[in-house]
Amino acid sequence: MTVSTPDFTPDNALQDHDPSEQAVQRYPVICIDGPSGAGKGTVTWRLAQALGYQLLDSGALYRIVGLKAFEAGLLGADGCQDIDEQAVLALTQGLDIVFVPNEASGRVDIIVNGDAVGEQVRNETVGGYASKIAVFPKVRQALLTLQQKMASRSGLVADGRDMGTVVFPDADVKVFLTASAKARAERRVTQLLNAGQTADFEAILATIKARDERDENRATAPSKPAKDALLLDSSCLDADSVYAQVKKYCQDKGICFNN
Ligand SMILES: Nc1ncnc2c1ncn2[C@@H]1O[C@H](COP(=O)(O)OP(=O)(O)OP(=O)(O)O)[C@@H](O)[C@H]1O
Ligand SMILES: Nc1ccn([C@@H]2O[C@H](COP(=O)(O)O)[C@@H](O)[C@H]2O)c(=O)n1
Repeated sequence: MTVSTPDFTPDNALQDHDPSEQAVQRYPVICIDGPSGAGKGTVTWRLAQALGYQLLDSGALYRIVGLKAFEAGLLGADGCQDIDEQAVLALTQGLDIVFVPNEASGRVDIIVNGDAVGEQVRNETVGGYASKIAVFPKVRQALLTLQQKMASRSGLVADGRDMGTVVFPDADVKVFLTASAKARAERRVTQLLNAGQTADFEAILATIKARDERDENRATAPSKPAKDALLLDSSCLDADSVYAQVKKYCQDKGICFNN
């Protein structure tokens, strides 16, 4: 499996950096972990843009594997059959993933084995597939090295569940962004209605809670704050306030912003 992402770095010199020099040249890493809908993607995008860092949307990796496993029939027609870990691993190893920052959506567009993956990958159903395959240690291991390599080209802002605990334990900044399940479900409803789709609050709330339960209680790399993470509850904060608080925390940790 390979993954690549163009970064926001204005100076291409950093992109030509040889990963074998990593021991002498270390770039800053900022981890934004937390549950679905907490606002991680929103703050991660703004930080990466402001700092000219690369962006790692690790949830997208798990979503792609979940979607491809479903399409290959590995999850059953309703996404609920017993899953063959080895088959998901083999599928994962065959993926070539490119992330392309999309200014309009404020997220990365995803190209898998040369084909653009549509917005479908972002829906709650695929989020559910992702959390089912995310329990497998071999799949997580296959994604681990790949994610770590992304910190070898420039500064990195990484969004996920285990960025601060497992993938980048020595990160310069770790934030665990939460919000109540109700606030997160309300955000999803707003997001869907704004996109001209229908939304059932109770159904969305139930799906969010089921995903939280699976992500927080799996044996390997469960979703939890790193011991040295800033805990930030965004239930009553708008996106600008979250960004301002995270930016200030990054500055306190020695990260320099030019704007
Ligand atoms: N602080 C906030 N207050 C209200 N809405 C927010 C806030 N932060 C983000 N949002 C909105 O909530 C929705 C979910 O945000 P976002 O995609 O950033 O969350 P996420 O944690 O990355 O979710 P996921 O893990 O499922 O990708 C988006 O529509 C976003 O615009
Ligand atoms: N570091 C990560 C990131 C994600 N997952 C799993 O993928 C699901 C989808 O993630 P989103 O951030 O895109 O919502 C998530 O529910 C996790 O099961 C993970 O395990 N580790």
